[in-house]
Amino acid sequence: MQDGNGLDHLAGERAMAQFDLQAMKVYLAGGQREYEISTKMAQLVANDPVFSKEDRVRLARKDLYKNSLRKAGHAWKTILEKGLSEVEGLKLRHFVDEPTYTDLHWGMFIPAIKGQGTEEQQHKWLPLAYKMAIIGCYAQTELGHGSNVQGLETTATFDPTTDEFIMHSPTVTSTKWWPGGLGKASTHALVYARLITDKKDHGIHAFIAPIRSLEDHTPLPNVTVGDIGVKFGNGGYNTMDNGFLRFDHVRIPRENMLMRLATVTKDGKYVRSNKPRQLGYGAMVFVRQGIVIDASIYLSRAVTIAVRYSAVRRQFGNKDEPGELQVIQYRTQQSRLFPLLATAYAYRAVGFWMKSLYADVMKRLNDNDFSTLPEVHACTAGLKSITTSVTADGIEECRKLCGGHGFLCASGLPELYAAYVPACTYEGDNTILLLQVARFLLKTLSQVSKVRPVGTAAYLGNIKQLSTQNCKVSQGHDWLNTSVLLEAFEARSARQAAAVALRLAKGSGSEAEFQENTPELVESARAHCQLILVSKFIEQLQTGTPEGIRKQLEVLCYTYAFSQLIDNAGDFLATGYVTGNQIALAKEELKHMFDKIRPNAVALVDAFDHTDDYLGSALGRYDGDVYTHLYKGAFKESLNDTVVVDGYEEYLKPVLTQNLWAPHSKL
Ligand SMILES: CCCCCCCCCCCCCCCCCCCC(=O)SCCNC(=O)CCNC(=O)[C@H](O)C(C)(C)COP(=O)(O)OP(=O)(O)OC[C@H]1O[C@@H](n2cnc3c(N)ncnc32)[C@H](O)[C@@H]1OP(=O)(O)O
Ligand SMILES: Cc1cc2nc3c(=O)[nH]c(=O)nc-3n(C[C@H](O)[C@H](O)[C@H](O)COP(=O)(O)OP(=O)(O)OC[C@H]3O[C@@H](n4cnc5c(N)ncnc54)[C@H](O)[C@@H]3O)c2cc1C
Repeated sequence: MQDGNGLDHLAGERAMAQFDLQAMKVYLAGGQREYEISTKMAQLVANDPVFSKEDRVRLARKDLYKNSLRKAGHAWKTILEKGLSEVEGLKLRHFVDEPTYTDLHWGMFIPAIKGQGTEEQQHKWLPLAYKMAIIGCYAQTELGHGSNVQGLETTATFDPTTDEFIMHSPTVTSTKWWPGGLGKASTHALVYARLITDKKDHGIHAFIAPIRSLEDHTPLPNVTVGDIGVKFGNGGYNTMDNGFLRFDHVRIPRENMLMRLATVTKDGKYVRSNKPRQLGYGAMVFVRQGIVIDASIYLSRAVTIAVRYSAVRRQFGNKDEPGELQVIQYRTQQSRLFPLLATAYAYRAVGFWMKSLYADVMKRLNDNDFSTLPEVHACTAGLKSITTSVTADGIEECRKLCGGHGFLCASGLPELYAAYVPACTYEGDNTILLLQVARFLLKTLSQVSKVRPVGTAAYLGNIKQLSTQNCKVSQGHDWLNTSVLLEAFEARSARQAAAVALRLAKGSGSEAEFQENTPELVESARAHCQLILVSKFIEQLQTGTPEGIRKQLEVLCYTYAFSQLIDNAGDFLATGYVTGNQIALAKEELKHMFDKIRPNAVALVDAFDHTDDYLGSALGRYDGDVYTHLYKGAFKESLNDTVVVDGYEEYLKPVLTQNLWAPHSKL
């Protein structure tokens, strides 16, 4: 992967690496097989001109969307023609690298049918969905309500005389608003609506509603549907047709209500199953767990660009060394960049763990064991929240780390940010999700004397010890002990949770008091999630990491933990567990970690194995030939299509030649 001159501007950096790069690539891919599939799919996409990302930020919305339809169709054709497996298909979609309607079809419509449909319903709908003879979306959010799912207004009223539901949008605020794929592509929507039988409101249930003709794709009678409009940034999420939808007394068969959790009989009787109704939120849990790995991928892209560019870019110098210094040599650059590099590694490790957590809960649910559901919900909600917030901010930080050139679309960073930042909102607003974690912590603490907490909340079982013993670090290297670090994160989280729980327990238990304490509740939820992230990174590291990469991973793990400790020093200090001096010692240790990362930095981002095609960045090119490609890139700008700009005759020439304003000018 070298430039036209055959030069690798980063060769010197790569020569410094002190770990087994290939082993790291395999580790980050999740195994040898995954690595091979990933490499194959990356090449397949990069070599296919239909998947080109060139010019995406310059296209008008209509062209952008049409091109995205073309790519999605071509991806599906490729999958079928080449007989790709599910894992290969998912990887192919990953490298095509743009949000599109198929994400919601495969990522939410199908999982929701699997989770909430009876066997009979699965037999009816899944074969159609698997061969994409129908295209589905997930229509939950409305104009008036998103977070508050119980507040949705769309109604599904049962009519026993015809054995049908009447789907209706009674108010403007009941209009479905935001569902991806709904705007222009979907033929069916999984609609969340209030179920009404015999004038009784049974709350929110899921229904499959046909919305477009399978003959000519026109909206069905009394269905009003379309795209909600242009979104933030160029390219970005604008390849997706987020849509609106209204029903005017649209009739659908009774069997179109997903009936695994509750049934409506032919004569209109409502029967609940004995399964928890939260299973109705299963598709959200599924997507949230996948978002953690995604966060690692997005952050690692931004970090790859910023690290490579920081190694190429030179500014100033000092009298001890000839020439200018690479900006990656500056401590301030390192202290902003290396923690993000470590975070991308941390999220990868935690993402692998999340997959196993999700697999475990699915197995239990199949055996009617619902005991771990609250913990899994808290974990997926909390980690989705933290990782997306940090990643979105991290991409923006990487843009700033690239100085002026980071602001150009040619850096790849503006579009990356625009595509990623809605992850802080979709699949649950990040504050709302942290409040869910806080509620879980309060409940766990309230029962701690009777029920021993398990899993990620197990440490709360040691609340007494964690509340009384303080940190014993007296020298910098005392911090280089994972048990010491873990205990610090546990004590801080336990103390923060206990403090707010105690305050609430002393009060009247009113909702107003709960609201008053929500900032502290959110902070305690964040502390709990940071503990999970640190502890799972350590755990992953200690379970079978190959020798050739273990040292580097340890350095990254300490870097991650120390930077979390320092960034949240206020919280750690306020709990009284650590002293200011202990924080200062951790700061020194962090600098030592930066020294260890520095010679490996470029190789550590190479290990993510992002191809130039996937990165789409002149600054993050593998060969580091930044300036040639920034310069060449300027000639692709449409303003440069003509040497003399369109508009010269009408608007520039009069200014230059007629001196229109000069007589009145005071200058
Ligand atoms: C070419 C082909 C190639 C193939 C391509 C394949 C591509 C596949 C890629 C897949 C990627 C998918 C990408 C998708 C992109 C995402 C798009 C975005 C989609 C959306 O945004 S969908 C809409 C999401 N909406 C939300 O998240 C709303 C947020 N609100 C909520 O989650 C809940 O309403 C809330 C806030 C939790 C409700 O709180 P509350 O009022 O308390 O609610 P309840 O009374 O209903 O619940 C009380 C009780 O239940 C517990 N609870 C809540 N949620 C859950 C849950 N999810 N699981 C388990 N338990 C839950 C809650 O804690 C309470 O418990 P108690 O013990 O306290 O009673
Ligand atoms: C790109 C994108 C794609 C999407 N795709 C889909 C989709 O496919 N299907 C679908 O159904 N939906 C989709 N959505 C909708 C998305 O799920 C919701 O926007 C999201 O759940 C947030 O809900 P909201 O918009 O109602 O925010 P709100 O709840 O109105 O939030 C506004 C502000 O109020 C705060 N807030 C609200 N309630 C509280 C409270 N109780 N306590 C403290 N603070 C509070 C929030 O933190 C936030 O700061 C998508 C959204 C986006 C941006």
